Amino acid sequence: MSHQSAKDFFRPLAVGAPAPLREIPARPSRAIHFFDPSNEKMAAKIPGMVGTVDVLLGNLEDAVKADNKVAAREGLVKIAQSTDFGPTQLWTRINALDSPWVLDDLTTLVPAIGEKLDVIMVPKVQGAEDIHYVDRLLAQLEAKAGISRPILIHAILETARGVANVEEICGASPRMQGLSLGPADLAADRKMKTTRVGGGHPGYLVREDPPRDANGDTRVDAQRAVFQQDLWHYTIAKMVDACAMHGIYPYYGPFGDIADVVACEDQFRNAFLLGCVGTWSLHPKQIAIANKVFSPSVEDIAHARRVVAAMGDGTGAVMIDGKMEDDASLKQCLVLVALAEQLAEIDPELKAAYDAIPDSEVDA
Ligand SMILES: CC(=O)SCCNC(=O)CCNC(=O)[C@H](O)C(C)(C)COP(=O)(O)OP(=O)(O)OC[C@H]1O[C@@H](n2cnc3c(N)ncnc32)[C@H](O)[C@@H]1OP(=O)(O)O
Ligand SMILES: CC(=O)C(=O)O
Ligand SMILES: [Mg+2]
Repeated sequence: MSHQSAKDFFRPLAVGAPAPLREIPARPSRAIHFFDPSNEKMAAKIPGMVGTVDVLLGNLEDAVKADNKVAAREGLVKIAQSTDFGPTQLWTRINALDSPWVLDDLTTLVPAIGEKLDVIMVPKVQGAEDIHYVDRLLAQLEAKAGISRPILIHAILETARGVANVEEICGASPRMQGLSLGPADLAADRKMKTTRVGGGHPGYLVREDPPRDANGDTRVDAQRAVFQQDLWHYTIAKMVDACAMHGIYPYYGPFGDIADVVACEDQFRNAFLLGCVGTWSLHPKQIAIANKVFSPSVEDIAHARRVVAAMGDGTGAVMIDGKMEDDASLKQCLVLVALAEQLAEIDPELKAAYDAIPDSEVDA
């Protein structure tokens, strides 16, 4: 075991490795934009995307052809070394821990671009033991390369065992930054009978009760409303609780139907409302959807500020527009206000929109 007692939890795991962080910074990460560094056309667009998206992620795992694994790794090193990422975070997704590529991924990336890499995403994490392995190896590599601050770890929740062990995964290391839902591998691992990458399914539904005819008999053949349900609700909610409990951040994941921008927005919004801080973008057109959905609306911020203003010292209860507000709803409003402030620091358009909320809407 890497961490045998509470007092050892924040100790560096190798002599000379940077001290682990006590708290994971809440950096904006509404969209984690995936690119294949071995795809020259795609890679050429990456420097120009700096500043337009919160996170750029060089993907080395699934969706990169086996023959291109080395080119992807080398391509990522080249892009990272030659690009100034400014406020945009640089992440990577390494290959799976049982793959023939992962050791070279880590031993190449950390010395070459470790100072620029913010987060390493680890796929197919099964339990704390996978995080402990990467944690120790990263500490050794950071110490050897003289990296000044710890590279964080993000785990993909995409195996049944991973979901069962989600709490121990979140708490396995002070490097743990967050989790993403991996609906495609998770569906396969659980033997769900779907063939989609994320999103809903028309067969997963609830149907309105049948009407009765004049004799009181049910008419099962009548037209009835059906409501499509969310296949991912349980897993996302479980992931959000585990992340919140450990002070790390939950993310939706991929939405594979690139053309269906409407359902994509719905799915992202469900995740936002449930507590996720961001999602993945697989195609440039998903970035704007993620940025919109994972930024609180002007209306929500106007309302939240009204509640904050009306609640004064935060105790007691008040009525606003016929609704009761108290300490608990104030706390909900403060979550939104804090997020808006964070996003305003990096997004001038959003800042202007939040700043334009009239005081009368706040003080009314
Ligand atoms: C289950 C999982 O593991 S999900 C994570 C793994 N999957 C991925 O990372 C997929 C990443 N995305 C992609 O590979 C691609 O977007 C695909 C294959 C889905 C679609 O690619 P294309 O067929 O080229 O899409 P399309 O023709 O609409 O692309 C339009 C433009 O955007 C570019 N583009 C497409 N995707 C990206 C991207 N992720 N990043 C940057 N540029 C991109 C294309 O190169 C193209 O450029 P052009 O206009 O100069 O020709
Ligand atoms: C996200 C991912 O890797 C999956 O859905 O399998
Ligand atoms: Mg996967």
